[in-house]
Amino acid sequence: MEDILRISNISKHFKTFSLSNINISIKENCITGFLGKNGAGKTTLIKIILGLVHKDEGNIVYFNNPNLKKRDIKDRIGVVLDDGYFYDNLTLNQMKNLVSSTYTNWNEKKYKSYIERFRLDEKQIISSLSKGMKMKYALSLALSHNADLLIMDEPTSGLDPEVRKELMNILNEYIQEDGKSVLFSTHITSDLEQIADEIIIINDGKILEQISKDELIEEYRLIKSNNKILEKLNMNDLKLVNKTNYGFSAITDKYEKLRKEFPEIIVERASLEDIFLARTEVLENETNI
Ligand SMILES: Nc1ncnc2c1ncn2[C@@H]1O[C@H](COP(=O)(O)OP(=O)(O)OP(=O)(O)O)[C@@H](O)[C@H]1O
Repeated sequence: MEDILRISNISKHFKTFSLSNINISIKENCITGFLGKNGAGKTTLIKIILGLVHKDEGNIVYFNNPNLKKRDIKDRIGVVLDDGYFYDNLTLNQMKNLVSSTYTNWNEKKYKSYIERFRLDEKQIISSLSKGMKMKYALSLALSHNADLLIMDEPTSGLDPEVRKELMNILNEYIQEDGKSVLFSTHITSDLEQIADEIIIINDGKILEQISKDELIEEYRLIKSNNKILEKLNMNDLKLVNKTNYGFSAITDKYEKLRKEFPEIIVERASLEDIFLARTEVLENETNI
């Protein structure tokens, strides 16, 4: 599988926040989930990829071609940003005319099919769109110029489950076509759990890991048992311990060892959310030392 984007040693320093030495890659025909808490640096890195924020150091190779011109890069990336980049007082049609003129391969037929599918009214003023409609409109534009990489920054935040499901279906359709990839930033893990092939976790401006989703899910388990068992366990083996009067639950990557030592422990699949929290909890504990 080819890298559609290769990011090497990227750093960016703001007064109170730094992105440090970022090394990641986005693979072809892959949905990559970019996961991080509020303020972790997701939007900053996405804006660096899009050339909207200047990096201090590092290098990005787009579409496996270090000599690609800015114009070609722009043509091949579809963008859905959460803060929007639309003129609020224009109609959908007027804004589309502005956007479409900036792309070489604008596909009006495709755009119309998305507008129809999303039941959007082209005469409507952008400022009167709901959050979900705005995302659908942004997606219609992003998918109508033959882009090979779709970059979405927090596309699902504030959307109801039905719209989120619709988005997941569209991303699944998009990725079926050869050579297409998606980078999808969010702190809503349930969306990624369904759809992502690869997960990148960012924490406090540093990449914690890039790993296949299935591998990450396989690494951890949720364990449950009574508090007498908990007393016998090594707390270093456990993350996100939740103790009540009746028993405890915890996340662990030592589940095989624990299962052998304490066969009465219940071992279940861990959710991506718990794993994400456990992974970032480890880091916070380490930085507190
Ligand atoms: N232009 C800027 N000048 C100074 N600091 C900035 C600037 N842009 C972003 N930051 C800081 O960088 C940090 C990371 O912000 P960023 O928006 O990248 O995080 P995020 O992971 O996208 O968060 P969220 O999930 O809340 O959107 C924040 O502390 C933010 O205040």
